[in-house]
Amino acid sequence: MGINCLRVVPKIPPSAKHKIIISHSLLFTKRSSRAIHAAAASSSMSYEKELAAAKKAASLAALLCQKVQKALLQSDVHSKSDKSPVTVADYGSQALVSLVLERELPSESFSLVAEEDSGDLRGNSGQETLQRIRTLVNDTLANNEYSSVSNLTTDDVLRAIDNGKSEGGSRGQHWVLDPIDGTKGFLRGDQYAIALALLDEGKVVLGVLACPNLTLTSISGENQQSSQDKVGCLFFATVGTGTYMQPLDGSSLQKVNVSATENPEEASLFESFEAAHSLHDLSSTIAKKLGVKAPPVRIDSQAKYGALSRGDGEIYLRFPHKGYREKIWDHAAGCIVVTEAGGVVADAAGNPLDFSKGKYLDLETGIIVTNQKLMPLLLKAVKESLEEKASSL
Ligand SMILES: Nc1ncnc2c1ncn2[C@@H]1O[C@H](COP(=O)(O)O)[C@@H](OP(=O)(O)O)[C@H]1O
Ligand SMILES: [Mg+2]
Ligand SMILES: [Mg+2]
Ligand SMILES: [Mg+2]
Repeated sequence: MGINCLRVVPKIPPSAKHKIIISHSLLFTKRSSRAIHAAAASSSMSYEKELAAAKKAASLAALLCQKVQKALLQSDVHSKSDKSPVTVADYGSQALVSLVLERELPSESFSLVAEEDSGDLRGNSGQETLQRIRTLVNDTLANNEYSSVSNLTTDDVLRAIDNGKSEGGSRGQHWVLDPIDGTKGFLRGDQYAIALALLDEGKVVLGVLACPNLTLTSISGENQQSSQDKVGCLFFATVGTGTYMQPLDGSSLQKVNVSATENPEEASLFESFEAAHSLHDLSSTIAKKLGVKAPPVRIDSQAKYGALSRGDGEIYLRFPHKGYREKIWDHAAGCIVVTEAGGVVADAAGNPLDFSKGKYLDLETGIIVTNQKLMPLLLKAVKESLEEKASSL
């Protein structure tokens, strides 16, 4: 499939970017959350207060990220030892989520498994960046209901970031955070997500995905994206209660479901924008076997899971290059958002993902996501494609 026939979710036009306003009311409104809270209360373990805290934390982090993305300067980009870009927003988002969760759930024993750590900020070369993160975090807190805790020192910020050092595992509760998933998309002005999940005894029981640049309307093929489209989606799910989406400004709430499409020819397929993150050729082979007609939609971050949960597309394929180990924070929130919306998330052998083994997902070859009807066909196409690939080596 030629590169020119790919559909790529467009950059957010400047006019739309400036319309990204999250009202104060989002973070603290009770109005629109009543329905989900009522639904959640009927399940055996409701996670009601954890969900409210997670939504506040992710929404506040989204505000911080939007501020940075608007003013993105080259000097905001740093290189971690693994050479992936990390920005003041990644650190700021992680510090904010950590602080809000601790404050909102004070009596709980607190464990957070998060992507970033403060190592690079502690030396002399990190001091300027650290000050910028501190200012960002304090400003974001001061402009919201946390003005009483908006005088954080750099040590407070470092401590909040390093709260994320937990290893997770199969016992007790652990929060799992990707403070900015899709950092490369974030730097390009494209899609990214703040992805927060809760593990309880090794299972994902709650997930929140804030997708500040995702349009509220579908990104599916029939819909022409325009600069007038409102952006900023918050997806959330708790186990047994379904998946909901609301605008990041909190103005409405809607239950979402994955697509009911049974015919693979009508399916739309999502994959990473970055070819380094997933084997596009392999996806293309699988799509051909299935008879998928539409070109793949390349989009950064767990926004793919969010878009799939509301039926914008039917299939998400992720086949990392050899040797790459998937981390739990790249999939935990997205996984429950899709499964509670009626979808299936599996490895290439059809096994469910196991989040109980610490920071890494031990899995077979890749991650595949679709609805229940299409999964058997998809698994068959994946198996055949992988066998062909192996025999051609
Ligand atoms: N070589 C690689 N193969 C697969 N995934 C990779 C990768 N290098 C980085 N990633 C992960 O891919 C994530 C982004 O996924 P996507 O391609 O769907 O946008 C990154 O999350 P971060 O941006 O949080 O670091 C990172 O964890
Ligand atoms: Mg990263
Ligand atoms: Mg990530
Ligand atoms: Mg990240």
